[in-house]
Amino acid sequence: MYGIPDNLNRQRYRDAISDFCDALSRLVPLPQLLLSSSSRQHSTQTLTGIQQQDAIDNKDMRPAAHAIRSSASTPSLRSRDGTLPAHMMRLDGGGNVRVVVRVRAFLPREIERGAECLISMDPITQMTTLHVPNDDDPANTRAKSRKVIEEKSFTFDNSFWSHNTRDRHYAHQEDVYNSLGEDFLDHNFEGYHTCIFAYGQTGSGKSYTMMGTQEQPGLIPRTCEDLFQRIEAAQNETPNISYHVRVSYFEVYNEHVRDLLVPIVPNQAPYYLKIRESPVDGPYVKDLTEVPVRNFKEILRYMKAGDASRTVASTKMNDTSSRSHAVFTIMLKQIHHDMETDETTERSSRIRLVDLAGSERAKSTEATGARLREGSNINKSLTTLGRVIAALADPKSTRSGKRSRDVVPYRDSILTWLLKDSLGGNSKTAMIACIAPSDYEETLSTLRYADQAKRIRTRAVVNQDHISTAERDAQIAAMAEEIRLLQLSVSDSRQREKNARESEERLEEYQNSVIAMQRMMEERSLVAEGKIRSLQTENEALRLHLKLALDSLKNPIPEVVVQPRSSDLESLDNENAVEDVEEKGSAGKSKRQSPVDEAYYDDEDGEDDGYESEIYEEKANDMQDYMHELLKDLSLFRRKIGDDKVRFLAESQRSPFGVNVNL
Ligand SMILES: Nc1ncnc2c1ncn2[C@@H]1O[C@H](COP(=O)(O)OP(=O)(O)OP(=O)(O)O)[C@@H](O)[C@H]1O
Repeated sequence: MYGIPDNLNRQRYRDAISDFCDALSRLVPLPQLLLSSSSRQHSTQTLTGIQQQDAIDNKDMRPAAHAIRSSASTPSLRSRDGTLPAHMMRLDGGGNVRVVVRVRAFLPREIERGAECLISMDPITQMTTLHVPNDDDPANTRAKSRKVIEEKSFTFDNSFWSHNTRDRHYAHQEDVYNSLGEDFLDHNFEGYHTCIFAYGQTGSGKSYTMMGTQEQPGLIPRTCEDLFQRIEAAQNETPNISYHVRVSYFEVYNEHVRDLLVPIVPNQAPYYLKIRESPVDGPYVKDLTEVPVRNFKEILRYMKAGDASRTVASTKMNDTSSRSHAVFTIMLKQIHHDMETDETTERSSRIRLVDLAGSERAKSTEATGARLREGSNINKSLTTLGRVIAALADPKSTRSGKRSRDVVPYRDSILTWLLKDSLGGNSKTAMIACIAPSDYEETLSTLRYADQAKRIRTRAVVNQDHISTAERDAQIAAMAEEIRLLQLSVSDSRQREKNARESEERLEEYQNSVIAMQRMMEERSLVAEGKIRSLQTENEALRLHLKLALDSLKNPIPEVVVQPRSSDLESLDNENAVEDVEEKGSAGKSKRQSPVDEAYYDDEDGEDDGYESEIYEEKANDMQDYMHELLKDLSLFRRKIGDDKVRFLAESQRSPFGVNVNL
């Protein structure tokens, strides 16, 4: 219904296989046997001979050379046609946070100091191994002071090898998007909220993975592009579905929320936004700009504008270090209008793409003053994120009940409070753990974080509503009345200036209602647009049908008499020489007398011509009248919808959408 039947089928197919695997795992006494057998089977099916050799080589992980020869991440293994290895499918369908890890290339300063790569990745098991550093690298002296320093291995949903471009398994930006972003966009079209966040130490490649560069766009621009490509394709297929996209972009800097879509005014202190919590939608940023976007170009413009106003600074670890957590959110609404029942079905989903600031050690960054304060705030929120992840990964805290809710310290930092829903609620969530290739201590901490996040289960639901036109009208009317009453009480309480707090609360309630009503009216005009599109398509079809009908009535196509070719007659003559001599005369006669020919010749003679054409003329006129009536009805209906639209647009211009009402 929503223009992505392939994706829905793919999802259904995955779900079915996932169920099957679950059932199978219950039958198998040792579930590990099932997993290992499936991955074995997968490896033989998918890997080429060279890839298998790579995998075998990989067992011997410590060659003498600088960089460890590592098999690559394997985006190709996670095929796009839905044939996932069974163990991955279980994770995919089961609501666990999906966790992938990506290792970046050496930076010039790492090459200069002769750093060694401590990471290897196995393309079959998706295992990432962190090796013990040698004594030469000064960056790892802290690691050497640990009591226990040993090789550690972790298995993730994907291990993306982006260390050496020459490696055949190198994971490009496109591979990361194809393995993760594409699937998550499928979920959004199905009506699920999603969240992908990049975590890792400073300079490990989070911004590169999420935003990328002009030449190598990352997950955010690719998601935007794919989103609008899909919308365009679906709209061509089914005109009665309207798609509405809004976007917001904010950063959490020093425990304050700043709107990145509001331009910075020079010489003015930045304006920070407040956080509120609604019982239905959870925590949200009050007065955050949400702009409607109609195409990829527009969304890209907002993305770039927001990105340009992010707080970035140069540190010793990264020339362009993000000093804030950035949250880019896309709200997608799909409205399907059923012309027969006059009912609308709405699916709303939210895509959250989060580029976290990097964890950092003050000693490594050599930060002082403002940078040091930023660093400690970043670490504080990341530590809280760690505690939230630990609490959510703990099976005790996932049980429902008051105590369990208290256990998760969402409110201890702005970041975790805002991501509450994405981390432990209604969302399908993925974590991209970015790691540098040569830092034992920091990488181990990131991998442990990521390993813990694997155990978090979220409870995503499809956000879908059915509503009839009458219900929608009633809702708008009720809302208008509510707004009127609130308006009265706001001015009343203002006049009396009695209770400032109460007045503010009422004002906020009023603003929220106005915004909700604006959205509802905007959606109504979208439905009207969908109706117009459907009627236009129907109108065109009727026009064509009418034209064809009139053409065929006015110019009936005469039946063609197929005359045998002379060569055919000759061969027939030779074969049936004797009979032919006798029958030739009568054949000529019967040809002249066949019913088809009769009509043809009758026409030629002009007999009955006047009578036949009168009937055709009469039928054509009747049909034309009927069609004219239909077209008249249609244009009346169209005009009515057009009027409605003009009215709604006029209403909306009085208080434009996407701009928050500040009274
Ligand atoms: N996969 C990759 N391929 C090539 N270069 C990369 C890759 N990942 C990161 N880099 C480079 O590494 C440097 C640091 O990356 P980036 O700025 O993305 O790190 P970060 O984790 O966002 O850091 P911070 O937390 O300080 O903002 C950049 O110069 C970036 O271009």
